[in-house]
Amino acid sequence: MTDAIRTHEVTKRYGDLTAVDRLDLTVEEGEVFGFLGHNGAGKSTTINMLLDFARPTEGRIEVFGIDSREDSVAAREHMGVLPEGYGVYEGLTGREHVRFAMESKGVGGDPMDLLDRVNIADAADRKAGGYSKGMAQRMVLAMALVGEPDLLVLDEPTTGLDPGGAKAMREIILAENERGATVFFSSHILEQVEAVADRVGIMHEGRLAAVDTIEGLRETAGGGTKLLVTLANPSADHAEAVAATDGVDSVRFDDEERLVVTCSDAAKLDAVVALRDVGADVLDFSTEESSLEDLFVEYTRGDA
Ligand SMILES: Nc1ncnc2c1ncn2[C@@H]1O[C@H](COP(=O)(O)OP(=O)(O)OP(=O)(O)O)[C@@H](O)[C@H]1O
Repeated sequence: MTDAIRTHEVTKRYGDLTAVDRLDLTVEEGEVFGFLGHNGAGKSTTINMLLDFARPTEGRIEVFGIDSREDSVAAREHMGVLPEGYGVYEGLTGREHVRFAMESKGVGGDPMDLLDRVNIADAADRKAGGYSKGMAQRMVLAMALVGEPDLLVLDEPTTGLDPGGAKAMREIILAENERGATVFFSSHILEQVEAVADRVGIMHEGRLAAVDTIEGLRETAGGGTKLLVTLANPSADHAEAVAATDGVDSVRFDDEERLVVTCSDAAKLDAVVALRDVGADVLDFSTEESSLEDLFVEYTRGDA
């Protein structure tokens, strides 16, 4: 199977600054891939090179096996794109925007079907210059969906959307994937990524710090379990006793003075027993899987 995206040792430098550093990234056909990272990590720069808006200083990128620079038109034919900082034509309506996208792609159909899907059918005949940020975002998404692209590239797709809009975005991503599209989207909103992505790549200072399924990241990060313990008499001695238990990775108190313990599955009970042994009065305890947020913090430690 041809990969949807393949970058080969891609580097982008702006003067002394290395925005992307020898990136080798593969997005397989048919997957939803979440591209994560803090502000300035290099996500947009990577996407801009993929779209041939920016030229790699070194390396090359293939989209369905097509070189994104040498044959950028053919590569773009596979893609529907929601770029960062897209522009709208202020004087054109939403319907006209989508019709324009259809004509450019040589696709027939009714623009209203797409505007309906992104929930701005009511505003189809208003000029886009008067749209709110979220409405403009939805309209550009409708344009990206034109012609059932093989690959959707979405740069921070939920920025500017209200909670309802963000949920609709997730549903559209999943529906497009169901139809067979590969989806590559960047975000720093972890819950969004966790909810829809088959795999995630975490960018940190221009490099790919990790790439895996969320489950795989959890395993690699170790301490797959988080134990929350409510004590009647919380004290530093209790935390120390837990920290000294085999299989425990970290111990801290949260804002509610609950003890938060990350540990291997097998160490959970040992931790509770250790607490009882030092006279802690355990009122309650529960376990949680470590969230993608915990992993993200772990992989990007040292960032401001
Ligand atoms: N045209 C440019 N000229 C100079 N530096 C740039 C340019 N574009 C990006 N950079 C720098 O490259 C680095 C990576 O930026 P990039 O926009 O790719 O990050 P990002 O991960 O998309 O961040 P954000 O989440 O804020 O969009 C930053 O330090 C940024 O200042």
